[in-house]
Amino acid sequence: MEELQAHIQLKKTDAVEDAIIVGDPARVDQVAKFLTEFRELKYNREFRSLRGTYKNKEVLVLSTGVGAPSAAIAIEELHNIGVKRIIRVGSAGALQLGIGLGNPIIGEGAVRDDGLTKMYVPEQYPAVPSSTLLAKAKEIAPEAIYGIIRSHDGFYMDNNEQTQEYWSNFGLIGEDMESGALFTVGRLRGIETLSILNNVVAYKEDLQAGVNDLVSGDDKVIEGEKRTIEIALEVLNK
Ligand SMILES: O=P(O)(O)O[C@H]1O[C@H](CO)[C@@H](O)[C@H]1O
Ligand SMILES: O=c1cc[nH]c(=O)[nH]1
Repeated sequence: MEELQAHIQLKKTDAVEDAIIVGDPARVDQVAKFLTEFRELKYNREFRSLRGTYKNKEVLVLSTGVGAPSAAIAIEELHNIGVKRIIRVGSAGALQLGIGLGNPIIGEGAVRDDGLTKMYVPEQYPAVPSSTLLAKAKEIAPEAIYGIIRSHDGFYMDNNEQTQEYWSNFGLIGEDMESGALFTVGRLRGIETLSILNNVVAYKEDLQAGVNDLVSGDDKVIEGEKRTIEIALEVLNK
């Protein structure tokens, strides 16, 4: 019998070339709303998967939980079963004033402010998405905010405000916790990657309140989530 990947519990025959990863297992349902003929695959730990069709193209959807370590596990195991392109549809906090709630933030590169990717490759190695997928996103979503993002490990740090201001001053546009790992591990494994993030926290606003807006269904944030899903699916179809 074909071997199952230890965490995502999927095998080669479950895979298609294109995958969307999300942090929250509940977001898998939001992606499914755009798909036809979808079927649930597995739900093990934070890794919930389904496979469905968007405009005649099959796509695998998988949640990865919070943070770089579980995202990297998912990326490695997707690679093992033959996935070639991975787009993250996540949430983020803005690092510049004027980026509204629900605005899509698309990373042109990520500051690797996480612990895990340093164990893969030295810090000087850049975390960059696929230039091909990025160019497609720019055609499909010219309204999105493009720039460098920061991926970090610590949601509740005492010095969050200072750290955000520090990176904001270098022109970074937003932050999440998994894009750096996706770009780095994806590049090392020969996978094309992209990260499309929904802004849930305006710059200088309360971090917890913003994430709660996503959970409780704030209109702008929910519309932003839909738009990020749509952009990802269109990029994979283009
Ligand atoms: O909404 P997701 O995709 O989980 O992304 C963001 O939300 C989580 C923190 O609340 C982190 O995983 C961060 O990267
Ligand atoms: O501000 C935020 C919001 C979501 N995720 C983050 O990492 N930061």
